[in-house]
Amino acid sequence: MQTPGKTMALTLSDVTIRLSGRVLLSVSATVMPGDVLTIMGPSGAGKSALLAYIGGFLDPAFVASGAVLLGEDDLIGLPPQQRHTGILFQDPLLFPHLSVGGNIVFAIPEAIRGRDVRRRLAEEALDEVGLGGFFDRDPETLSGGQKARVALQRVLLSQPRLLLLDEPFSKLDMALRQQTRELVFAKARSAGLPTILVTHDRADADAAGGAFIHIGAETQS
Ligand SMILES: Nc1ncnc2c1ncn2[C@@H]1O[C@H](COP(=O)(O)OP(=O)(O)OP(=O)(O)O)[C@@H](O)[C@H]1O
Repeated sequence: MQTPGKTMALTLSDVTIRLSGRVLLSVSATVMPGDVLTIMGPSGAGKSALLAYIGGFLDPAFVASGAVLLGEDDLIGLPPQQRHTGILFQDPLLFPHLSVGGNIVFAIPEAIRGRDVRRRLAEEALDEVGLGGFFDRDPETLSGGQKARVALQRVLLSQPRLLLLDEPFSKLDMALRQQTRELVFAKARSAGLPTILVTHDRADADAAGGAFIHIGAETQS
């Protein structure tokens, strides 16, 4: 499965996030297509807020500035749905009122028409991650690792241009964690998606194999 269209680098240019007048973080970095930038830092350092700024869903309690360039386009100023950001959270957040397959079909862009075509794409995506035959299952009956794989395929089929990962492996046990992160990074690489990973686990950063930023919570303005 490939993301159509040209893949582009993601550049954070002087991205600064403040809360109650205090600078939480200030970051500049470039992530090449298919590379993973890992961000670590203490709890409360603003890591999730940074991803929310990039994705366009930052709580108004924060004040943020700086450019987020995909290629040469600044995403800031675009509404979230036009940023084409794929996001995976700690909790896979599958819709409980839809089947496993329905969760994936839901994310396929409307431009891809035809009920059968959409269903086939979802079935292929499930097959690809060892969940062939799971289309009609209730998401609540899946294990954590299975939910994580459904969430990943759902995000990839939404045709994102970048991936934001907010501790998506932290609830998985060690073996599943390794397996799932290898899958996510391999997918990001093959789709050429610039990816930002927020994690507390140095092993995640090592597995990601890309650049690494440690942000602190000490900076004052
Ligand atoms: N809606 C909000 N209004 C006010 N303060 C908030 C809001 N959301 C988060 N905060 C505060 O902003 C700071 C940064 O939060 P954020 O969730 O980005 O940190 P984090 O680095 O992702 O932490 P963790 O590693 O614990 O997930 C924290 O001090 C948090 O309490």
